[in-house]
Amino acid sequence: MTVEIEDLHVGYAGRDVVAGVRLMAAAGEIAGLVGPNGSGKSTVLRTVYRHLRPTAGRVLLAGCDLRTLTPGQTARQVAALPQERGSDFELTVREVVAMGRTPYKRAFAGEDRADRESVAGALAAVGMAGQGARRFSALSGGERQRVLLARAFAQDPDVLVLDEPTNHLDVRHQVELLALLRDRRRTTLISLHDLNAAASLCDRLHVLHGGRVVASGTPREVLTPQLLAEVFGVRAAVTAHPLTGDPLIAFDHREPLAAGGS
Ligand SMILES: Nc1ncnc2c1ncn2[C@@H]1O[C@H](COP(=O)(O)OP(=O)(O)OP(=O)(O)O)[C@@H](O)[C@H]1O
Repeated sequence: MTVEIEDLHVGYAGRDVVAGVRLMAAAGEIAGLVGPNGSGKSTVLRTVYRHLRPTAGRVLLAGCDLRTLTPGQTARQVAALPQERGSDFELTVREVVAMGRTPYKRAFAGEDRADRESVAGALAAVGMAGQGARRFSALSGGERQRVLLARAFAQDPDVLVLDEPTNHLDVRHQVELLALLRDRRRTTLISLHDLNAAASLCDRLHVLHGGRVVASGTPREVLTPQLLAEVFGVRAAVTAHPLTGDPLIAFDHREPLAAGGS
């Protein structure tokens, strides 16, 4: 399912922080949103999972304006791993993941076999099989992140919207998560701070800066030393990863560039 974002304006308390964003994810494409803190990545993603309403512009799913879909229709098509966390704390891990099945249930209907298989499969996929009885509140940050990802998978969406899903994950679990997203390929919009992870995972990157898209293209096209200097204000060399051939950014961690410098 394609996702098209057309001339999006959206913000908070009457002030647009995203102005004129236009981007597209083709069916099955993994589209990465990268950019400095406050550049508008979460705000764009919140609009796609309908946490925020655009002040202008549109989000189209398979050509259909999101605003014409009911909440139930949206939930069967779009699953999100948001930055804001709900109040799921008294629930068990299994109950949290089972919430992903809600869009497929009639009111008060119990779980059927397909639901149970879907929940078990999603827990296994994130390495949390056998942990379903644990209380969500008793998990570490990384374990919670994986359970919430399992909930998104249990929702069996056409479109995945993931806001910084590698937050809190150790490097092994980061690698597993990226592999999982490649294996279970859906149309995916994902924000990532780790530009090397983004370069390895994403088919296309969209760079946000000040609420606008300032570059779009393949990771190789987009992640140039010049862009990293102009947008992120850091000095970096871009080489090829010796194991994978993906673009590999080596940052100069000793000092930032002077503001606006390159
Ligand atoms: N709930 C909110 N209320 C008011 N302003 C907000 C809210 N959330 C974000 N903003 C503002 O909107 C702008 C864009 O924020 P957003 O969270 O979309 O950026 P981001 O690129 O996801 O940042 P980060 O990398 O820090 O997560 C920022 O100036 C931020 O302060």
